[in-house]
Amino acid sequence: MEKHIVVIPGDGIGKEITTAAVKVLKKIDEIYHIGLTFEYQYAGGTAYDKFGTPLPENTIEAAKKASAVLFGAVGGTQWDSVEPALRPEKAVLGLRKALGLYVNLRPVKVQKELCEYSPLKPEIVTGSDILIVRELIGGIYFGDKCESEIHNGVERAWDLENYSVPEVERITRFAMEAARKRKNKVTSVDKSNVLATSRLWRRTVTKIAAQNPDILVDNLYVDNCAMQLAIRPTQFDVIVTGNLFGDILSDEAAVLGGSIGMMPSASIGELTSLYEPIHGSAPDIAGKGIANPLATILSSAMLLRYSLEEESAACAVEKAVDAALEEGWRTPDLYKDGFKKADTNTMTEVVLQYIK
Ligand SMILES: NC(=O)c1ccc[n+]([C@@H]2O[C@H](COP(=O)([O-])OP(=O)(O)OC[C@H]3O[C@@H](n4cnc5c(N)ncnc54)[C@H](O)[C@@H]3O)[C@@H](O)[C@H]2O)c1
Ligand SMILES: CC(C)[C@H](C(=O)O)[C@@H](O)C(=O)O
Ligand SMILES: [Mg+2]
Repeated sequence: MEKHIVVIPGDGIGKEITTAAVKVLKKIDEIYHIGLTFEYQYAGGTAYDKFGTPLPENTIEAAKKASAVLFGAVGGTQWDSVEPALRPEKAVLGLRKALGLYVNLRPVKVQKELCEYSPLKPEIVTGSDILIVRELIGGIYFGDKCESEIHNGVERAWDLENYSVPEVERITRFAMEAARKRKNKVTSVDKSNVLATSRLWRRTVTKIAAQNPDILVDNLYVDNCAMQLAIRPTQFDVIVTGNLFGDILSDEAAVLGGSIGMMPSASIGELTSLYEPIHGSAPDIAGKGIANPLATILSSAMLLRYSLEEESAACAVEKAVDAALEEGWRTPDLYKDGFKKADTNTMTEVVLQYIK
């Protein structure tokens, strides 16, 4: 049966990194005969320049029909002055909402070869293996907002956060199931000492925890969690949190392994799912051919695992990435003396060679 992948390169390094991941998927298809087909769609600033909108209807329709979506990244300084509703980032948010991608899985596993690149000492970071389960279509990202109004004679702006019990219940249940396949521990992260939404979050998590007595559940305030990630990352198994906290904590956790260019993600929905690196369009290195493609290649492994249920193929991609690192290949974000320097293309070719 045909498995149709909609590829959305986006902006900046998006084209370079999705090209790399598609090469990997094509090689996998030659070996595993999955029957992959590919279709390209526009989103982000590139779509805005071409069609006047960052998220064309065609892109949404194609994504809805796809077996899975592979997404690069969007955004760039050239679109900073575009009106907020048409900013490139609206494409990511719009797609997440349109596809109902309520769970964002951001695994942080520090490869042993990369421990020495971590900003943390090897003895602190070694053994870190965290799954961040981020709620993706609620919270302050999607609440009412006001870009500008005059209040008591001064200009102000506001964003409202709201979470409903069913929204928290479904993400918490997902986190429990994920923990059951790992080390049976869930840390829920909130700011319930200050925020009403966080108090509802914590009450709801506590209720779901009582229904899952085999899972050890604890709670942390987000400020403490940010600190704990830096001082004892190995204490975490699954972290479940809201949209904004998950965004921030996942960038922090990503550098445990030395570079944000290594961290994949899966955004899971009921219709289809979307796979993208957690980093952005990296305008500072776009077009230079030096972006680390591994986060996107590892996102394609998650696509094989979660959307296509091709576990062996997913493992083959992950093993090939490990092998490339073990052999000493490094893109500039991770390069040090004594290693083999690879640009985006070279790193991709090396990974392709190791796919079995
Ligand atoms: N999902 C997305 O599309 C997404 C995610 C995050 C940020 N953004 C957007 O991307 C643009 C740039 O944002 P930013 O600079 O804050 O974050 P960024 O993640 O794009 O870049 C942060 C730093 O990490 C480096 N980096 C990122 N990915 C890399 C890779 N694969 N290889 C090597 N180095 C890499 C960049 O060069 C930069 O120095 C903004 O417009 C932002 O809104 C988009
Ligand atoms: C680009 C932006 C809308 C997005 C987010 O904030 O969710 C990004 O930072 C991410 O982490 O995927
Ligand atoms: Mg982010």
